[in-house]
Amino acid sequence: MANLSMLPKRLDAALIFQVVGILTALKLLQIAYRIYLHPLRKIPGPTLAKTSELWRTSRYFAGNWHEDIRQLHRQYGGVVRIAPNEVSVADPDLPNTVYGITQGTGKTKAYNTWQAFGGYRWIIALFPNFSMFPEQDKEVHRALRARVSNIYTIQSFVTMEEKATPVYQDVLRSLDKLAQSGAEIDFAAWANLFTYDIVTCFSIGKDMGYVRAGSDYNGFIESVHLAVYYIANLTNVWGRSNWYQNPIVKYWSRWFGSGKVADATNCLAKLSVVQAIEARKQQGPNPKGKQDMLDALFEMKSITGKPVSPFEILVELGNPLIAGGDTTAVAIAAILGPLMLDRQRYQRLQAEIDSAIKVVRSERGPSELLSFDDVKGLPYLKACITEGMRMHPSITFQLPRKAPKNGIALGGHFIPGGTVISMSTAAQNRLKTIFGEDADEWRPERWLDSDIDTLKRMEKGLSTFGYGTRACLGKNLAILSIYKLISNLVARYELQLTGPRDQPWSSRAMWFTKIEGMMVKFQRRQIEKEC
Ligand code: HEM
Repeated sequence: MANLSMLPKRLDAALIFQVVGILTALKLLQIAYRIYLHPLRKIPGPTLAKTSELWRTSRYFAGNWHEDIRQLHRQYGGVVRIAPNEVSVADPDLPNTVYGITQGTGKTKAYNTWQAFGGYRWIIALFPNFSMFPEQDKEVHRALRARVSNIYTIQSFVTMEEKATPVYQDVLRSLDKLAQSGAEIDFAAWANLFTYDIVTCFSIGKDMGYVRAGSDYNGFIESVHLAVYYIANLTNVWGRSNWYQNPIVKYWSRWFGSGKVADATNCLAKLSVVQAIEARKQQGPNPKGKQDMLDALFEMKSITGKPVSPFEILVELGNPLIAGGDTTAVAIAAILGPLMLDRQRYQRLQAEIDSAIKVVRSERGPSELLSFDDVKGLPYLKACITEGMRMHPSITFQLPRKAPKNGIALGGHFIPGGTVISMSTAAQNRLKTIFGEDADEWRPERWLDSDIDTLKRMEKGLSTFGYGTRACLGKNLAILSIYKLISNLVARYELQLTGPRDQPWSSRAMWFTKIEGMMVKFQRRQIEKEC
């Protein structure tokens, strides 16, 4: 044991002052360098953002990034310095220049926050795993994406659609009850119950009964929200998600708190996903073919050439289960919200869906549920869906890429190689240079009445699902679920917002930008009762 008498009796105050003084001087020098000498010094942006990552991190934690980033671009223009080595860009050419296939830009280390153990190499070396979303090696990513791409096609999801029928039946039963009782619900929260039932159905073959229960009864959805909140907000902090995913925090959370944070670090356990994989392995190949993503994932090959392990399947299932639920729920609320505020457009959509119902009934007889195939070609439905997601895209935190070695010219600025370039879909989707002078207005007709060149520009510029090789892999599942739910709801019910009309709901950015407090009443439509 150390001899305590050997420790200094008192700390030398002068030495402490000297050390603190030197560290402060170095920090001030670094700040001065970042403001006056850094290669990005001429790029406009808030002064604090130029000095430290902490500025952006604090804005992320504050939960208003979707508004902050739009305001920053309004104030400073298309290229804004949001951190010492990062510029946010809102520019119609981004799909070619930064997110394009051939540009040599790639995802940055910031994505490691989504990796086990914050992606630190020495830890990953001990526990190797490949996860598509944060992967920065282009070849590895290409191989990871290629081996599952056949599972994510629209045809593949249409084949699995039947499996989700019980969820839609639960939806109609529970909303009919609400319509009868005249009770109001927080629709955005309800949409979350629906989408989590859908993603569990498509991925592991059974819904979790959230819609039936009318609540997040096992706390899984809350766990995902907590996990995403910490993981995404710690993106640019030294140590990344390890600040939250570590045994001390888990211990503290269980002993001194509700244990919710500890649960969130291991949220998939609440769905018994490991057990589902094990049970399916025991059953062997499904004689009916691939009925859900889990069936299909067993046919996947490991990129190392070894047989695919249950752990790899678990990682792959994390994509729909973590990336699919909230993003799709936010989209559903963002599409229906403005429609509920505009009776004329709501009725126009109803009329379009009613004519589809007539065709369906003449071909198939009375049928409770419209399928994706029944409604996928409806132009006004498509316009309302695209416009809702344009105005309020689900993911609004920055999507960072590393500038190519030789740098890149963007919006009149030269961005040196190695700089982090990022965009927020929240700012990009409101660009007047893409969507016209009324870009801040919700106007579904822009997708129907624009000339061909404008339409092409808007379709190319729309960033809701990201761009290029790293664009959303699950878009087809999201689209199928959204078309089907929106059309069936609008056909069957009059949805009415019951909150104050000037501020009917709020939103909170936590990577995906959650909509909150959208209070809605349901009323069965007469036309449906007659059929
Ligand atoms: C409306 C719903 C959705 C929206 C708006 C959305 C949006 C996005 C965006 C913007 C990206 C690009 C992120 C980046 O560049 O870092 C992305 C990637 C991704 N999304 Fe989605 N997403 C949605 C639903 C889904 C669903 C349902 C799934 C799974 C079934 C999914 C799985 C993924 C995956 C795996 C990636 C990473 C792709 C890669 O790196 O190659 N998403 N999503």
